[in-house]
Amino acid sequence: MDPQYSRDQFNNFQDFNSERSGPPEIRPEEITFEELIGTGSFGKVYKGRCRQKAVAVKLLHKQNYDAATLTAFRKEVHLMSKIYHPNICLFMGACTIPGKCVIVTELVPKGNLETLLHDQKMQLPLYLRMRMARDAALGINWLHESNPVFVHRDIKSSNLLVDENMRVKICDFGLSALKQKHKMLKDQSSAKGTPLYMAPEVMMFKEFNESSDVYSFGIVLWEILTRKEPFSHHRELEKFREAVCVKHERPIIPADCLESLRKLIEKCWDKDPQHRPSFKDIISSLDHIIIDAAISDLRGREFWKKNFITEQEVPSEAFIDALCNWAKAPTRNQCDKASLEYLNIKCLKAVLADSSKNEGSIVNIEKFGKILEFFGPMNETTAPGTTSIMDTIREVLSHKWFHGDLDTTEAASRLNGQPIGSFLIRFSSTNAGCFTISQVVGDNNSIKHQRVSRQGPKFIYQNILYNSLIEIVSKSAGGNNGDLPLNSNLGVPNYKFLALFCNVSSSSDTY
Ligand SMILES: Nc1ncnc2c1ncn2[C@@H]1O[C@H](COP(=O)(O)OP(=O)(O)OP(=O)(O)O)[C@@H](O)[C@H]1O
Repeated sequence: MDPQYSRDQFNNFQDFNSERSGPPEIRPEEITFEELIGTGSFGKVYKGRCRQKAVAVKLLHKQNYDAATLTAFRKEVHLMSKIYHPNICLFMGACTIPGKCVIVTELVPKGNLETLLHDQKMQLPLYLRMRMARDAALGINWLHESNPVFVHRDIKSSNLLVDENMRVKICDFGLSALKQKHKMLKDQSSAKGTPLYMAPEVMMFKEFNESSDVYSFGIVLWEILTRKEPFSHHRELEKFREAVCVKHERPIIPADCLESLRKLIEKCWDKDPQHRPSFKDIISSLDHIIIDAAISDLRGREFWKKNFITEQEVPSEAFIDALCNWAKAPTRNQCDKASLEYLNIKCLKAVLADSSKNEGSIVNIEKFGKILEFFGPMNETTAPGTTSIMDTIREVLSHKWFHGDLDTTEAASRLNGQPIGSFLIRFSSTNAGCFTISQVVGDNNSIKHQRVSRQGPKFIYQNILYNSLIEIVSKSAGGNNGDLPLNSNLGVPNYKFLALFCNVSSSSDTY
C-alpha cells in the first residue's frame, strides 16, 4: 500500500477507480431452483435461492450463443448491474457461462400486474391503480435518464411486478442482444403473443426510441384503467398491424374516464412519436391524476394539489396545518386551547385517526378523499358565516349518536340491551359518502340498519331529502313501514368522540 494513504483512503480510492468484481457473475452451483413462477419468450422464471436469499432466477431457453452475442450479453449484464431504483426490479447477478446462462433478480412477491388486473376478485381502486402506473413511469423514466439510455422495448403489464406493498417494479429490461427485435405471432388463433403493446413505428420496422416505450405505456395505462385485455377482438397479426399502423386504431377509452387520464392516454399513444410526452411529463400528469382519482371533491383536489402535489401520504400534523391555512383558521400552535378552532383541530384528528391503520400519524390521500365524501363538500371561501369542513366535522362529532367508523357487528354490540328507539349513526362501509343508521326497533334486541344516501351535499333518508345528518335526527318522524322516529335523547353515546368535548365550555350544543 502506498504509505501516503490511510487504509480507509486507500479502500475508497480502490473502490472509486477499479471494478472489484466486474459484472456480478454468479456460479451455477450457487443457485437452487424451486417452483416455476413464469414463462417468457426467452426464458423460464423460477423462484429460487442464491447465497441463502430467496430470488427469481430466469433460465434462458437458448443456451448456445455465438461468441459475439455472448460478449454483447455480458456487456448488457454489466450495464444492468449499474441500475438501481426502487421501481426497477433489482438485478442481482447472472451466470454468463454458455450452457448455464441465468439471470438472478430480487423476487417480487405478488407477481405481475397483468394477472392482478385481470383477477376481477382483486379489489384495486382507481387511485391505487394510478399509483401503480406512476411507480412504473418512475422506473421507466429512470431507465430513459440513465447514461447510456436504456430503452426498455418491451413495456407491458406482464413486465410490471407488484410487491407486498402494491408498489410496482419494472422487470425484463436490457438484454436486447438476446431478445428478438420484432416479436411475431406465437399463437395464430389469438392476439396473445402479438405485439399488442408495440408502437406502430416499431411494427413497421422503423426506429425504436424512448417514445416507443411511451406508446406501450399508453396501452398499459388503458389496461390499468379498464382491467381489460387490449385489442382482444384482434386475431390476426397482419390485420392488427394494419389497424394500428394504418387506420390508427386504439382501444376505446370508457366515457366515464377522468378527463386528465383520457388526455394522457391519448397523448401517449399518438401516432406521431414526436407528439408523445416524455416520462418526466407523464409522471407530472400522473401526480394530478392520482389526486383526481382519490378525491372527488373539486376543492379537496385543489387543496391537495396546492399543498402535496407529489405526495400520497403526509404527516398528519403537516396536513392539519395546511387545512387550517386553507380555511384561514389559526394552526395548532396559533390557537387558544379553549377555542372552537382548537376543538375543530381535535375533531379533525379524531376523524383522521378513527379508521386509520397507522394510528393517525399519517394522512393518506385516499382517506382524505373519503372524509370529504362523508363531510364535504369543501367550501371555497371562509367568509364570515361560511362553514368550513372542519366546522362541519366538529358539528357532527358533537352529537353523541355519531359513531364514525363502525361495522355492523360492533354497532349491534353497542345497541345491545338499549331501549327501543335507541340509535346510532355511522359511516357506511360499502357506499362512499353514505351513512348507516342502526336502531333498536323491537324487543329481543332486534336492530334495523338503514342507509342514508347522498345526492351531492344533501342526505336522503327514507326517501326524504335533508340538508344534514343533524336535520335527519331533528326532523325524521319515522312512521314509514312502522319505522321509529329518531329521538336524539335515545342516541347511544360514543364516548370516544364525547371525550373531545368534555373540557369545552363553548358552543357544543349536545354535551
Ligand atoms: N423478479 C420476479 N419476481 C417475481 N416474478 C417474476 C420475476 N420476474 C419474472 N416474474 C414472473 O415471470 C413472468 C415472466 O417473466 P419474463 O420477464 O421472463 O417474461 P415476460 O416479460 O412475460 O415475457 P417476454 O420475455 O416474452 O417479454 C412475469 O410476468 C412474472 O409473472
